Amino acid sequence: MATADLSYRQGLSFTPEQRISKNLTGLIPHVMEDSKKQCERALKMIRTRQTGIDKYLYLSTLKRENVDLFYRLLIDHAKELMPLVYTPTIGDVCLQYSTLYTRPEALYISIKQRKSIRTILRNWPYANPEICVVTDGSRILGLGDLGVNGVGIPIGKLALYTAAAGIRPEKTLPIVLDCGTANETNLKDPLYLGLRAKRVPVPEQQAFMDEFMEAAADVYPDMVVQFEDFESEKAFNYLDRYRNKYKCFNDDIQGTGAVVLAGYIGAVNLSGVPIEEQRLVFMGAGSAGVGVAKQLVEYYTKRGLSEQAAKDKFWLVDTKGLVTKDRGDKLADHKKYFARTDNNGHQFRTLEEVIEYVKPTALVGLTATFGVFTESVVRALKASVDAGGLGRRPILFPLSNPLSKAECTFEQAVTWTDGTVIFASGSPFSQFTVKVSDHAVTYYPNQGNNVYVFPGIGLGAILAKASRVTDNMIYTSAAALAGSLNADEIHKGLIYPRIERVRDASIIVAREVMKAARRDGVSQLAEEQWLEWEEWGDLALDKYIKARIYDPQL
Ligand SMILES: NC(=O)C1=CN([C@@H]2O[C@H](COP(=O)(O)OP(=O)(O)OC[C@H]3O[C@@H](n4cnc5c(N)ncnc54)[C@H](O)[C@@H]3O)[C@@H](O)[C@H]2O)C=CC1
Ligand SMILES: CC(=O)C(=O)O
Ligand SMILES: [Mg+2]
Repeated sequence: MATADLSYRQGLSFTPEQRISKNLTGLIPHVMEDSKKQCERALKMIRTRQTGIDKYLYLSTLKRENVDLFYRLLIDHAKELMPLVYTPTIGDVCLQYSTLYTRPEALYISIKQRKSIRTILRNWPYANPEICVVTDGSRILGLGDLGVNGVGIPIGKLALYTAAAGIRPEKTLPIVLDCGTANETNLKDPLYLGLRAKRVPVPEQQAFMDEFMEAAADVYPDMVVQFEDFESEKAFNYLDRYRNKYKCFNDDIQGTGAVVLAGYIGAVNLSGVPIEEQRLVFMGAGSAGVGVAKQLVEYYTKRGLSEQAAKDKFWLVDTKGLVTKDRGDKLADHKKYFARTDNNGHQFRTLEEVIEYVKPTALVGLTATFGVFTESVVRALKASVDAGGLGRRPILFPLSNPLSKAECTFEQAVTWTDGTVIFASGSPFSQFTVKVSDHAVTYYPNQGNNVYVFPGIGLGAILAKASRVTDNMIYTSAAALAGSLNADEIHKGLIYPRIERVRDASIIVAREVMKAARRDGVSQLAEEQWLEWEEWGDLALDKYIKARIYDPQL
C-alpha cells in the first residue's frame, strides 16, 4: 500500500484528485479552499491573539506547518504582519527566546564546537543555501548583548529575504555564533539556551569568526553571507577583514547606510533646503551612525564635493558629546574619521549645545536610546531650519529599533515641528491625524529600515553570481531605492515606497545591484547573458529576476 504524502504545503487547496493520488483523503478536512479563504482564517487567528508574541508564535507555527500560506500572508499583508516577524515584535521575541523555544530553526554554533563547524554546516537539512544571516547576538537591535537569544534576528531577516525578495525559504540559512554573553539576565536564567559563560575576549571571537568564514565558504561556496547585529568594533573589523575575501556584507553598516541615503535623497528634495546647505547632526556614532554618515559622504563626493568638504557637513555625537579630536578620551577607531577639529578647544556635551553651535538642517538618531530627541531638541532643530527661510522643512530620522528605543515618536515629531517634519523611523509608527478647526489633516510617517535594501542586495548578488559585494553594489542599491517610488507615494510626500511595495522595490534594487556587479567585474554570469540584457534592457533583466523568485501559490 502506498503511504500518504505528508507534504501538506498546499493546505486545504488540494483537489479531490490530488488527495486520492497522494493518499491524503481523510487526513485533512473535506472542504477545498482557495488561498483567499485560507488567508482569511489565518488573519482572523492573528487579529484575535492578544499580544505581539502570541501573534508571532501563531505565525511561526504556520511557517512550519504551511510555509506557502505563511509567505502568501506576509507578502500580501506586509504592513500588518512585518512588524510581527520583524521589528518591533522580534525584539520582544529575542528577549524571551529561550523561554519561547519549541524547536530549532537555525544553526547554533558555539565556540566550544570550533573543530566541528564544517560538520554542523553540512548538518543543515536543506541543500545549498544561497543566503546566510549570521549574528553573534552581541548587539541585537537596540537591546544590547542577548547572546544566543539574538538568533530571532537572523530568522526574522531571512523571512524578509523570502517575503521581500522571493528567495526560496529552503535557500535561507540563519546562524548564531555563540561566544558567551555579557547579559547577566541570560546568564542567570535557568532556561537560557546558550553558553552559560561570559563572552570570550575579542581576539578569540575573531579567530572563531575566521574559522567560521573559511568553513562557510568551503561548505557553501555560492552562499552570500550577511553580517547582522555584531557590536560595533567587531562589525567594522569583520567587514574590513572579509569583504575582499568572501561574498559578504554588513547590514547594519552598509545596508543601513544605503537605506538612509535613499531616504535622504528624497528628504532633501522635499525640504526646501538645497543639498549644498544641508548640515547633518548624527546622535549615535556606532556601526549604524558611522556607516550611514560614510554612505552620505560618498553621495556628496559623487556630486563633486571634495572628501573633506563632504565630511565637514557631518557632526557626530555620542554619549560624551560632540566627537572631536581633542575631546580627551580615546576615540574608537571607527569614530576617528568624523572627529571634528573646528571646535576651537570647546567641547559640546549636550545635543542642545551641538544644535545651537551647528544649526543643523537634519538630525539622525542611531543611539538605541528612547526619547533623546526631546521637545527642546526638536524645536531647536525646527528653529535652525526656519531661520534659513520660509517653507523650509526639518529632516528628522529617529532610526533606532525596536520602537521602545526610538529617539522620539512620530506624533511628537509632527507636533513639535507644527507638521513640517520629514520623518523616518527604524520601526513603524502609525499615521497621525490632527483636527484643524473643521477638517482633519493626516501625516504619513516613513520607515527608514534596511529591509528596503538588504533583500535586494542579497538577491542581486546571488543572481549576478557575484564573487564579492562591492561598495558600488551597495551605493547603487540606495540610488535604485530612491528612484523606486510611484506617483502616489511621491504625491503623498513619502521618501520610501510604502512597505506593501517592498517587493517591487527589491526587484529594482536587485536589478541595479546585478548591473553594478557586472560593471565592477565581479559577476560570474556568462558574458553572452550580459550582452543579451544590454541589448534588451532592464525589462529583460526584470523578467529574468521575476522568473526566478518564489511567489507562493496555494
Ligand atoms: N533603522 C535601521 O534600519 C537600523 C537601525 N539600527 C539601530 O541603530 C541603533 C544603534 O545601532 P549601532 O550603531 O550598531 O549601536 P552602537 O551601540 O554601536 O552605537 C550606539 C551609539 O549611540 C551612542 N549613544 C548611546 N546612547 C546615547 C545617548 N543617550 N546620547 C548620545 N549618544 C548615545 C553610543 O555612544 C554609540 O556611539 C540600534 O537601536 C539599532 O537597532 C541599526 C541598524 C539599522
Ligand atoms: C534594522 C537593524 O538591522 C537593526 O536595528 O539592527
Ligand atoms: Mg541589524
